[in-house]
Amino acid sequence: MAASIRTCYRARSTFNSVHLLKLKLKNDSLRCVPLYVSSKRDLFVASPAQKLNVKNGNIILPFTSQRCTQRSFLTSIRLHTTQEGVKDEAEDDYHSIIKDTERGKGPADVHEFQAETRKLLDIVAKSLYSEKEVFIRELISNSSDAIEKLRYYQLTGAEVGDQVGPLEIHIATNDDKKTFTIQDTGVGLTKEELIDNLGTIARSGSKAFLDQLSEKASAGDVKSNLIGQFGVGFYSTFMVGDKVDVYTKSFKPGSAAYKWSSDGSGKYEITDAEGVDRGTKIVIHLKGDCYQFAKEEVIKEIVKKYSNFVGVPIFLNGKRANIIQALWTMDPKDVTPDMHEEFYRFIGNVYDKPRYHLHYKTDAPLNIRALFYVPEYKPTMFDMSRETEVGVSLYSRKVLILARANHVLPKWLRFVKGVVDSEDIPLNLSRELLQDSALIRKLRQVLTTRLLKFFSEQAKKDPINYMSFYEDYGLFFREGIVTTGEQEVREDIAKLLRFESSKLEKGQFTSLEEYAQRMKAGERNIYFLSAPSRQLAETSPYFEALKKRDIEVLFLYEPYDELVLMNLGQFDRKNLKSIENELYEDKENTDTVDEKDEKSLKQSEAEDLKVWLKSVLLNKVNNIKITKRLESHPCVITVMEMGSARHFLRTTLADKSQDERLRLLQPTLELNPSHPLVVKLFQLKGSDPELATLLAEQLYDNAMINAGLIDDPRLGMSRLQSLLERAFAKI
Ligand SMILES: Nc1ncnc2c1ncn2[C@@H]1O[C@H](COP(=O)(O)OP(=O)(O)OP(=O)(O)O)[C@@H](O)[C@H]1O
Repeated sequence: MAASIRTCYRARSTFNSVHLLKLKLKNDSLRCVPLYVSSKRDLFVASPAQKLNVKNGNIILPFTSQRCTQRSFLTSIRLHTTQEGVKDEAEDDYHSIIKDTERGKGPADVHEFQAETRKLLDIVAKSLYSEKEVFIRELISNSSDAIEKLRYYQLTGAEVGDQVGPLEIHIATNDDKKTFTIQDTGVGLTKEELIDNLGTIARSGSKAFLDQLSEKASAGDVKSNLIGQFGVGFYSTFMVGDKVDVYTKSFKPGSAAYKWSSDGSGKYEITDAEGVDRGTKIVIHLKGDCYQFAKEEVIKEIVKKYSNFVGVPIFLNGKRANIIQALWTMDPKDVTPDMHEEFYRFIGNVYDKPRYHLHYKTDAPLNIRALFYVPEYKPTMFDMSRETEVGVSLYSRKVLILARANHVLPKWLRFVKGVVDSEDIPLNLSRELLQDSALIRKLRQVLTTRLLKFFSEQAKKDPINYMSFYEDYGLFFREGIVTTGEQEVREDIAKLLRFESSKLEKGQFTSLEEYAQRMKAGERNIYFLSAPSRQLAETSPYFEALKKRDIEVLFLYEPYDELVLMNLGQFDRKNLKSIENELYEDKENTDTVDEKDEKSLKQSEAEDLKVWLKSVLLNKVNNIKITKRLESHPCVITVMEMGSARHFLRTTLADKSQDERLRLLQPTLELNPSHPLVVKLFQLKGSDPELATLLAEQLYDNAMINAGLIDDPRLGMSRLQSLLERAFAKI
């Protein structure tokens, strides 16, 4: 869709250098908002059409650029629809360079294909490969290369012979003659180049194909698959054609034109030609079972599939066929938010907006042009699944190599959508090679590092926005940490994690890096505590036990966070340590009472109580100790590697009996000898052993619940009831 401009003139000037331009449109097809306006030299000089006043086929445009008053500027104004960057040709505007003027003349020069090429052609021609359409991708890619080369020569000041038309690729289908034609205005070929390039195999893909063939059994299906994997370039035309004519004229000044022709058997012929423009035209006379490639609708879909982002305009039967610009190759400052939005929707096949975009261009260590988006929407269960493919497509020189290229980013970054284009990637890289290629590994490493840096920058730039992203997508970071091998990368991902902390207000979040910066000199551990909520974390006996030491503790409210930090082990050469483990390993815990504390049991009483408790709790505890670290809590359970133990209980030990679980856990019960309940317990064990037993068991259960080692407290309900009954009976 496009709108044409009939006239364009300056409506009036206003204050503040705002100029109003009035565009009179040729048709009233302007309902296709949003629109962009551009001039030949400056792309996108005005904002989307929502702000434009469209009335009776006129648009009034506000411009702040002084240049817009110049006449040359006015005549160069163009309208674009947002998604497409389409010029202002009306839909029925026909533009084609394909004519029927080319003819061979004079005697034919017959050549034999090189032996290897013959072998290749023989296989290709007989191939049953089902996705024959790849020949279109190969031809478009060749044409696009030829045009890119010419553009390069023009830019570097080389002498270019015939200056024909714009740099374009044209495709024509002829359903009557059953032909497929592709023509470009690129560098073309000299006679020597025709012989060298179309008679022998220079192409890496074709070579690899042949190498693989000699290694593998020559079963038909193996061949077919290999064609798909490697792509056989120009020769793929013989999968669909029983005769191929190439008309070509090199860009080199004074070059003659030639016709190259072959039926794909052992020979090809070259004749002089006339009526040929600079560039190359290839006419494929289709085989009987490939007539579908003479149909416009079929080709349109294929071009869309493989070449929508080819930087060169592609026309199919006179109509523009690749409508999306290769945004990633543009200068980032020329790409407006609306263009990003449209592009994101197109590639992501979604309808929301991107919340972040990263436009990344580099030439070292690899050539990369990448455009990444993070969706605005919350990930669904489907997105979370590791079965979901990565949302990034891989291009080489704007030609699609693989949509949803799984190895270009690590699996955990599958929520990122976008495009990666690298000239260093050979066009024919197969899926299998993609997996093991050192090049792809390098690409993945560079891109991962860049994305991590980008997320870190976003966190600093706009923490509120980042937190909302983190809440939606943070789970992927945790997955990244546990599924990544290199500790350095794991720590880079960990920089993106956020937690509440004992040193910060509720609702304030901190990173591991910030925690490390606040650490006192000599301190080697970053402490954390897993608890369902802040309140439970702050009132936890473990937190209380370490409170006196005034250490900062990160609060982890999601059970998997604890596993992630345990798995990470270290951050910035500091140990990540659960405070439960710290407590378990605490050497200062001497198993003695504070003799000066009048409220406390005496050492001998405490020892007495320990013996009695052991007889009551039997193998529910492995050890009973006295602790001076608790204040408000009567007791606490410590277990070696509490976090792992909890996880173990929920998974491997889930169906084991309680006895078996406890035997494996080997819990230690630490008693607070100053706590009124513990003092009371000591007294009761003599005066009312039955009530004392109930109390002891309840205290034990409470400690286990606090430790997260008993998930369902309802199991202890009936005991709690009898305990209350007995306690109240005493009143
Ligand atoms: N449209 C074209 N214009 C100019 N030269 C072409 C064109 N098509 C093919 N050629 C020449 O023919 C050669 C062989 O093409 P083919 O598709 O078999 O392999 P290739 O494109 O070189 O392979 P690769 O993509 O792996 O580099 C090209 O390298 C190029 O020199």
